Amino acid sequence: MEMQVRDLAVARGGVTVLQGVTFRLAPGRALVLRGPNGIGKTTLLRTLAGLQPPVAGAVTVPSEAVAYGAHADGVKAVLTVAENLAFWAAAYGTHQVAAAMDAMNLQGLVHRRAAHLSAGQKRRLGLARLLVTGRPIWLLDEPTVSLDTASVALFAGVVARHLSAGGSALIASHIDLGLEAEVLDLTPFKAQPGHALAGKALAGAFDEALE
Ligand SMILES: Nc1ncnc2c1ncn2[C@@H]1O[C@H](COP(=O)(O)OP(=O)(O)OP(=O)(O)O)[C@@H](O)[C@H]1O
Repeated sequence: MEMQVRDLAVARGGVTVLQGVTFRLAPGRALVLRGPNGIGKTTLLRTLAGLQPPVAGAVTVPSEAVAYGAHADGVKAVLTVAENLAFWAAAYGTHQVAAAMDAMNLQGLVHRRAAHLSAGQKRRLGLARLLVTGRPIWLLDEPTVSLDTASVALFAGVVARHLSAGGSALIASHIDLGLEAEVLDLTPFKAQPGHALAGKALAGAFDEALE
């Protein structure tokens, strides 16, 4: 499934941070989002994941086609590794727990509660969730944070296999995963200061009218 994004504007805290974002992400391809801290990479990914509405523009794929790997891993602390994966498999209606566990090298941690995992182990569990979703388009926000060199390589292999199987990935990352990927620099899409949400602008006009 190809993701097409046209003239997208996205906002955080009532302020538009990016506008005019336009790109295509074809099956089998990876696209790396670049741009300085605070430009809006997370905000763009959250919008594409359907967690917040865009200010303007269009996205051609439904949020049911995407799996979002956020900063917060979404791991349930009181559940074990196996229980977390089983929970997600039930939520997404899939049966890929064992494969996900193997792929992210979690076999030795199956019965450990997530609360007792190290930061890197927890991150590996969070990334295993992507495989359990069975969804074709992965939106990844700094997926390698807390991972050691071996785990980065492991995850890069997981993404490469996902691409080979016809999936795609949009990745915000400051490090090179060694994947064959195009780069989308968000700097040209930075919204001009003072570009407020339409709703806010309307509210302002209403306030003025009352004065
Ligand atoms: N809850 C919030 N309320 C108001 N502003 C916010 C909120 N969260 C983030 N922002 C601001 O929105 C802008 C975009 O943030 P975002 O997290 O999308 O950037 P980023 O490119 O992912 O940054 P980084 O590379 O540091 O992770 C930043 O200027 C940030 O300070």
